[in-house]
Amino acid sequence: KESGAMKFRRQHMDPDSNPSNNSNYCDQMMRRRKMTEGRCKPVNTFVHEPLVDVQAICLQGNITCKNGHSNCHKSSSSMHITECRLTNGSRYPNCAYRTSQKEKQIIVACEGNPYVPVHFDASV
Ligand SMILES: Nc1ncnc2c1ncn2[C@@H]1O[C@H](C(=O)NS(=O)(=O)C[C@H]2[C@@H](O)[C@H](n3ccc(=O)[nH]c3=O)O[C@@H]2CO)[C@@H](O)[C@H]1O
Repeated sequence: KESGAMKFRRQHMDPDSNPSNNSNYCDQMMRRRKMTEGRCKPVNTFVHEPLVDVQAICLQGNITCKNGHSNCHKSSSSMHITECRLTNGSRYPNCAYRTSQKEKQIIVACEGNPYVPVHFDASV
């Protein structure tokens, strides 16, 4: 069974690539990381930073998550991310995404022992 930490890494970590606005990046990655099975996941962010730097976000102060829980944490600095957003014309199983490169602070929820990211809440 996939743990929350493993799911976070599968869905949101891509430290080794800098998509340099490769317009196919999201189409390829959303499929490769299995977020287009059964339905097209509407929004997904990939983080292009070392895993240890994203794990370190959990050491930041607690803030409130979108779901009201207080186990969220915001990165102290901006991070290189790629936002994938489903296009209006997209029809399952052909999930078509817009690829947007950004540098923003990210907010993640952390859980467990070790206390690591299990959910991507937002970028700000
Ligand atoms: N506090 C918590 N503590 C612990 N766990 C918590 C907590 N909260 C949720 N989970 C769990 O996480 C799981 C999960 O998949 N939540 S999810 O909201 O659908 C994820 C969003 C995110 O993947 C994506 N998105 C969104 C915006 C953006 O900029 N970038 C971007 O990528 O869209 C998704 C939908 O918004 C679920 O099992 C839920 O129980």
